[in-house]
Amino acid sequence: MAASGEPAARGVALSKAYGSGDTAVLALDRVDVEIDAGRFTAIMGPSGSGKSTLMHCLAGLDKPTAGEVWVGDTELSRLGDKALTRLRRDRIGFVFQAFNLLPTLTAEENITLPGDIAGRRADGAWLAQVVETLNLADRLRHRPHELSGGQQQRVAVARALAARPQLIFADEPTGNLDSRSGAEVLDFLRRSVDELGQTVVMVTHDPNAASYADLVLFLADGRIVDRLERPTADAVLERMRRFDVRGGRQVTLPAPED
Ligand SMILES: Nc1ncnc2c1ncn2[C@@H]1O[C@H](COP(=O)(O)OP(=O)(O)OP(=O)(O)O)[C@@H](O)[C@H]1O
Repeated sequence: MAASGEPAARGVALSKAYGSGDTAVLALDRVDVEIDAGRFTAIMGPSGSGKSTLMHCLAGLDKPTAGEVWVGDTELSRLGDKALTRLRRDRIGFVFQAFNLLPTLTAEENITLPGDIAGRRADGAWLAQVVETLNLADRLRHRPHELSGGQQQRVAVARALAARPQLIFADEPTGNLDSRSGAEVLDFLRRSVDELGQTVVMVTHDPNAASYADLVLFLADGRIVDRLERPTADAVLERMRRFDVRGGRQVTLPAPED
């Protein structure tokens, strides 16, 4: 885990261009960002603002066109493919909108599968703590189809936590869930930060989901245009109203009078 004070991840002057010439899209435009260790950071912004691109670059799933990505004290562009794969496997956990569980395996087998594939010895005490925190103890022998959507996503969160990664990236983790199950998963992500000391970065469209975070970063047109500490859903909504995107151009609206 990163030493206190050192960011868990960092982007320095990150740019990402797709295509070239007239059709080129600048998905990220010289973004500087620090992800604090032991905190829950949400990334919000209009569709196409660069949220997924930023997350994928920070997680080493995509390469920036310019700039640097640091995970702890490792700069990713200096790593070869093998080392990058190993870093993703050992130091980063992922939770996606689709739970991506294997249907023929039990919840427990799904949770331990990445470690088994990597030939890693499971840390039994840690796993027990993760399972307890996520309230999955009585569901471990169930297969995914015997679990609710919220329970399946909690299994996916447990799988991401199992290797005790330095960072967890969650891309719209509640996108497929009803509001009650969504709240449950967000509550557990929050607890993984508070009780297990994890670092979580979550992309979301939902102001209520963002309110579980310690910090919200707002993206528009490939730039970080605002940040909000200790967000409430209302405050997030109010900030989002200020950023409206028309025809790819960001229009900053005046704050509402009230
Ligand atoms: N593989 C790609 N090839 C070309 N353009 C891309 C590619 N991936 C993303 N883009 C473009 O980059 C910009 C940022 O996309 P990105 O997916 O990061 O936005 P987002 O904020 O995550 O959007 P959403 O909320 O809709 O998922 C968009 O204009 C998108 O069309």
